[in-house]
Amino acid sequence: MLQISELTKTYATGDTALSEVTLDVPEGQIVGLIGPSGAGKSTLIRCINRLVEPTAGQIQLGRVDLATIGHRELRRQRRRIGMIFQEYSLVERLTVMENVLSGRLGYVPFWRSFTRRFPPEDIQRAYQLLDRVGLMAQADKRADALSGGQRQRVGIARALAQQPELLLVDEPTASLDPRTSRQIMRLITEICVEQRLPAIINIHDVPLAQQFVQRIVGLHAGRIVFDDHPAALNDATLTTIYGEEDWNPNREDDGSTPANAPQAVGDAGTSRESLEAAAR
Ligand SMILES: Nc1ncnc2c1ncn2[C@@H]1O[C@H](COP(=O)(O)OP(=O)(O)OP(=O)(O)O)[C@@H](O)[C@H]1O
Repeated sequence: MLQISELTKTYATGDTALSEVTLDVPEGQIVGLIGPSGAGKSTLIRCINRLVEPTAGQIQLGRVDLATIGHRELRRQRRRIGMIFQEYSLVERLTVMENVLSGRLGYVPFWRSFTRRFPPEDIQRAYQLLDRVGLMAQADKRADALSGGQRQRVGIARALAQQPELLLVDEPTASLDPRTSRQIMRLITEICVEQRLPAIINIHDVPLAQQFVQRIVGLHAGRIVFDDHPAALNDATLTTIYGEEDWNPNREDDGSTPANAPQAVGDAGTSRESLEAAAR
C-alpha cells in the first residue's frame, strides 16, 4: 500500500532529519511511530503528504510516487491521505458539521467549495461519521464550544470524510488527558480496523502505542532502529530507540522525581512499570 524507500530529508539549515528511511505499510496495518524528540517522526509523517519536501527517496502510495509528482497532481493525490493533527486544526468559528464537510473540499468544484454547497451524499456521509465518532448531538455546535476530546473526534471525522486510503496521525493525544487519550486511540484504531485503513501514528506515549497498535517503528536520529511487534519492546530495544541517558532504569534520581513516581523514558512521559504492564 505505502512503500517508502531511502527517504532522506535535509532541511535548509543543514539538519538531516531523515536518513535513507525505508518502510512498507501494508493495507490495514496500524503503525506506531516512536522515538525521542528530534528523531524525525513529524518530518517522516509530513514528507509522506509533502507538507515537508523530501530531499531524496521514493514514497509510493499504490502506483504513484508522491515524492516526484508536480503540485497539481499532488493536490489530487492528497485526497487519498487523511491527516489528524495534535492541535486538531479545526476552523473554530465553523460548526462541527461544516468542519467535517471541509474534508470533502478536495473533491468539490471550486465554486461549490466557495459557497460551501456540498452534494447530499457528502452531507449524509458526514452525519454517519459524526454518529460513528459519537458527536451527532453536537453537529450544529461551533467547534470552539467543544472539549479537546470532542475536537479531536471532529478531526477524525473530517479526515474520514475524505474517504482516504491512508491515515497519517501526528501526536493525536498530546493535548489530552490520559482517559481521553485512550478513548481517542481506541476510536482511531477501531475505525482503521473496520475500514482496513492503514495508519501511521506519531505518538509519544509508548504504553498507549503498545496498547493499540500492531507494529512499532522506532526512530533515532533520523534512522529506523526498531521495527517489530509492540511486545518486542524491552529495556534493550528502548535504549536503542531513546538512548542510554533517556532510558536507564537504574539512573540516579536527580531529586526531581517524587518517591514511587515512574521513571521517564525519553520525553515519552512513561515508565518501565507501565511499559511492562502494557505489554502484559
Ligand atoms: N523546519 C525545520 N527547519 C530546520 N530543521 C528542522 C525543521 N523541522 C525539524 N527540524 C529538525 O529536524 C529534526 C527532526 O525534527 P522532527 O520535528 O521531525 O522530530 P520529532 O521526532 O517529530 O520531534 P518531536 O517529538 O520533538 O516533535 C530535528 O533535528 C529538528 O531540529
